Amino acid sequence: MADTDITKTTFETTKPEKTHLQNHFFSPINLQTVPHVTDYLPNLQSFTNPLDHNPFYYPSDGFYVSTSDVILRQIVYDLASSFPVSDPHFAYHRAGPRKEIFFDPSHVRAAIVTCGGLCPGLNTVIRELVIGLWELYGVREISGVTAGYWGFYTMEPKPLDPKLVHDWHKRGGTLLETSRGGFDLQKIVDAIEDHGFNQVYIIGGDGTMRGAVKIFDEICKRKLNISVTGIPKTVDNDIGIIDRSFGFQTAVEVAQQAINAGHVEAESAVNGIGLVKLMGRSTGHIALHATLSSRDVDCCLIPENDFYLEGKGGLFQFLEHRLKQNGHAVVVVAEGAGQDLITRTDAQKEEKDESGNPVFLDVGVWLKSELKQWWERDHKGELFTVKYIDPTYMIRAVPANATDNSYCTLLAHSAIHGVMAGYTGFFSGPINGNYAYIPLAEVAQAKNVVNTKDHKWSWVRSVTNQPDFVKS
Ligand SMILES: Nc1ncnc2c1ncn2[C@@H]1O[C@H](COP(=O)(O)OP(=O)(O)O)[C@@H](O)[C@H]1O
Ligand SMILES: O=P(O)(O)OC[C@H]1O[C@](O)(COP(=O)(O)O)[C@@H](O)[C@@H]1O
Ligand SMILES: [Mg+2]
Repeated sequence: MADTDITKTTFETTKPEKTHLQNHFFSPINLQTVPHVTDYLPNLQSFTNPLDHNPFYYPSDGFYVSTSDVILRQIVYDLASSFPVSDPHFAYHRAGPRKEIFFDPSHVRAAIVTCGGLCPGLNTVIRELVIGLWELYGVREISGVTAGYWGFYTMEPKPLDPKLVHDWHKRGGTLLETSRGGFDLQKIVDAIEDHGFNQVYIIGGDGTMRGAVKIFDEICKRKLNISVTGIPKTVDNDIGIIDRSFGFQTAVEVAQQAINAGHVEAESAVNGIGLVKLMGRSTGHIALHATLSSRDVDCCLIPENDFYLEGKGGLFQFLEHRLKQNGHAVVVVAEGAGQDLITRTDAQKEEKDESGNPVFLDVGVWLKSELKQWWERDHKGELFTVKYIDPTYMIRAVPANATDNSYCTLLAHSAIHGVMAGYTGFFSGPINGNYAYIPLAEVAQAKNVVNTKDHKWSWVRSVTNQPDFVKS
């Protein structure tokens, strides 16, 4: 029996008396239900979890997670407020092993695929999926799909086993290869059927998850006994709901080296500017966190906060002041920042990559040229240097650091436990530090952008003292 009785959308917590301040806590909880293969195949047989007999994971009390075990999304409340706070009471099923599973391990044929751009930790997730399926559940048929969605219908899958993947966590990139574009729904689902895959682990970012929702919908439509799960990958940290995506911290760490180099170059010149461009197509999380960790940055430019160059409160005025004060300055710019300021043709404005993502002009090259023109115009004859550092791919093409490596393991194990329990169309990720199962459809819509009204952005501004770029 699937444990669907508890997964109804709302349930009331009971408490006889409510004080004014307690009102929020005893109103309905919106439990975000996770689809289950028995939703459309009600007669599926269930099995006892083989972890019952695992010598290393002997299930103690509380080892198995039940469906009433949930994680709240909103954990910060104003007890003095009588108004509902935004996003109140959303709850998600906690990730972890279930007592009852819906796949016989000896009949599992698992497929793993990586899609979109690189991210530190991709190989760790693949490795831990293979080893977790093999060691925890005794699955023996595990395949790697080559080069993203396109590979489903063009390439023969590669058999994977623990011996093959044992040192993959030490390597950057994805040994399965990846790609953008190539999403052909019917061909992908046909290929999944033809290969006999009944568990599909899709590692990717926001674009990949939108594709995964369509694959899941098509599998439901065809009533196939196949579970589909998504594992969040994006170096930009632009996926919503979860605390952060794997590889992000590693990327921020590597970005420090570029900022240090920019700082050294700037300090060693008269009126020196170190300009560092960091990844972040439509979100500035990497630039923001790299700025906060470095403390050598004088100005951080992100897509969420428009800026301007000339006049009062503009970048040039600010840098002029900093150069006078310190003799040098460091500017960090996210690749998606300032795109509206760069002159480009209509054709350039429309340009998209194979996945439909906008293609940007190089904000670093543009800014370097603007800075030089400004200095030449306003300070002719005075020494001035801009050293532009573009570590773009260097920050994502590295192996994961220790924190990201263990995060990848927990993500992989969460995904495996959920899939073995028969959940499908879901995504695993940490919410407030606890791993949860989130419906794929919900996560595919949720975007994580930098909130320039919150404390973190104020912190950046207090560290750098940069202008707010609001024209008065
Ligand atoms: N709306 C969509 N529907 C179906 N597939 C999509 C969609 N958006 C992107 N994809 C596919 O997902 C894969 C990865 O998307 P991409 O945007 O490149 O990277 P990411 O998943 O890291 O954001 C590509 O193969 C792309 O074709
Ligand atoms: O690999 P490409 O196509 O050059 O992509 C570069 C883009 O990939 C990213 O690193 C990550 O993007 P995704 O997470 O969407 O794959 C962006 O920061 C950057 O704009
Ligand atoms: Mg993306």
